[in-house]
Amino acid sequence: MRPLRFARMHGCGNDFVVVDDRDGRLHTHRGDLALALCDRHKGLGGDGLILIQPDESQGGPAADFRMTYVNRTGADGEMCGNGARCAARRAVDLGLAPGRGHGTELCMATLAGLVRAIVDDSEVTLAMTIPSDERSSVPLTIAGRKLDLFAIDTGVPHVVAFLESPEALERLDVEGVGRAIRHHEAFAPKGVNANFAARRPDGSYRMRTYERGVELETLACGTGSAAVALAAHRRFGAAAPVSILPTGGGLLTIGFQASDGGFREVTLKGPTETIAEGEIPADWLAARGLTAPA
Ligand SMILES: N[C@@H](CCC[C@H](N)C(=O)O)C(=O)O
Repeated sequence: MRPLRFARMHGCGNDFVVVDDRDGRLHTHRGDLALALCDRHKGLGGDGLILIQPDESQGGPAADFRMTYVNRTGADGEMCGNGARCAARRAVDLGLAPGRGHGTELCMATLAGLVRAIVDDSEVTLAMTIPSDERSSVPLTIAGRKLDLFAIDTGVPHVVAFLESPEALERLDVEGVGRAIRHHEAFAPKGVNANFAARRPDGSYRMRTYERGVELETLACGTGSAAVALAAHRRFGAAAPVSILPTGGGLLTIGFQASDGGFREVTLKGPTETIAEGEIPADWLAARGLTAPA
């Protein structure tokens, strides 16, 4: 396998290894690659691996590229909001949207559907897939705590639990409660991402997420932020745009149109940062059994 060209990127602390795979040769290795590259001690570290690949879907509207997202444990994710924002910026940096530069639109294919992105100098805005599988109330008891969850799929499946205050949210054992929800039989077999949120006095929401596939609390979650905003609309009448403060800093802004039948025109806006770019040597890959036709 020849050296891999990568970028380390993050969106509000949700961090990724983004690999240029425009010939698609890494697809069959994506699980093992994610495990090796996302290792925080022996790899580059990250919540997930993003492969920028050719879009080979037949028919339908064309995408500029395909974003393949793999969680750090090697599990595929249908969509990743912060990852898609990083992928869009990386695609522009790699010249995949020639002549369009910053401030213009591009389109990526994901397992959840087509996602459009506008890449500005400091922020990337996504037009998300149409949310599905909304359930206004899923009552669960976890470790003696009664929870009334709002469930929705914003590209990947999410539930949202609201806490009474930001202070209560800071005290919450997100990994313990989140892991129990993620594996609860109510969400089998796919599992679910578990978000916890609290309204702040200025009307914004502080949130924390336990991510399926990462199997840990992450510093931010884009599709989870969208789920929190939509839940806040249904539960408390929050009007778009809704401001979300993730643990990793920065601000995620969610736009949407709501009706009784569902939500549409959901947008996710926020910052991305490129930490480093480089090449992963072929011998590092070979030592992990990652060999493929060059
Ligand atoms: N961090 C992501 C969500 C990534 C996918 C998720 N872990 C899953 O597999 O369900 C985001 O920013 O949306």
